[in-house]
Amino acid sequence: MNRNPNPSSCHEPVIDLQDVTVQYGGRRVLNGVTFQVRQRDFVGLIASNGAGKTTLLKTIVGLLQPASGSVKLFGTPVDRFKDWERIGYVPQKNNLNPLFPATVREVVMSGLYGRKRLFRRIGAAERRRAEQALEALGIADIAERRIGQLSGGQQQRVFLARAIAGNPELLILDEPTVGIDMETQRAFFHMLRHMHERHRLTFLIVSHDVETLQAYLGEKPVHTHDRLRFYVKHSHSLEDCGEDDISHGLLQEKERLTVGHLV
Ligand SMILES: Nc1ncnc2c1ncn2[C@@H]1O[C@H](COP(=O)(O)OP(=O)(O)OP(=O)(O)O)[C@@H](O)[C@H]1O
Repeated sequence: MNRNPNPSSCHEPVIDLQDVTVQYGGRRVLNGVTFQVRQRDFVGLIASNGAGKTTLLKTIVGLLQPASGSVKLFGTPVDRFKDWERIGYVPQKNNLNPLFPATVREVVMSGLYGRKRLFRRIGAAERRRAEQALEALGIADIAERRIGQLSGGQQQRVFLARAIAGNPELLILDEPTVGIDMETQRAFFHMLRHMHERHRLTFLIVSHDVETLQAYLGEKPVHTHDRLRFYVKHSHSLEDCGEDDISHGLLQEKERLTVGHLV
């Protein structure tokens, strides 16, 4: 799917994949993928096991190098891209050493430090966002516990909160709700929808939760490539680029995001 970017619009390409081929050793896993994610798209990527979803995400964030083709982030080739604070990436599994000493709050707060911001003081608004992220993911009450001692599902919530606290423009999530209970999954997806509809966030999500994704993104994929199916919803019509609804708190509807207790 190639769409014509209009530079003055709010629909510029955020991820631009052109003819991307990726292989492990000599084994080709992705074969000439061409796809664009534009600003304010919510893209759900669905495919069967082993189809290359995780491989695609890793290639997009520069962890894997394609054998051929080009990957651009916000218009810059990924190997030259430096604005990583614009992107939140939550990988499929965070294999955490149980002895990892940081607390939940510290991990979530670490999402506030982009590379460029490392030596800057964190402001009140940023702290508030981190606290909101803790609450939205239902982990405020375990904020002082060591993350290494939590269950897999609890840890996953912490990494999601961390990504959100960083206030990224693009969130890339690889099966974000695996291991998380149904109630929290629903609340989490509700939050993503809110962030998509009311803020400027762009999403690329890999999920096996076909039902939830299709309920929001529609029954039909807008693009297929081999076994990969891309479902897309755009939050604004082209005429609405002037509209900007980011003045209110990131997670203002958190009362609707109430999730069960964890401890
Ligand atoms: N590091 C690796 N070395 C070699 N082969 C790999 C590596 N990682 C993945 N693969 C292979 O590449 C293919 C695609 O794997 P990938 O993890 O991208 O699929 P996926 O669509 O994310 O699958 P799942 O739904 O099971 O998470 C699989 O056949 C897998 O065995």
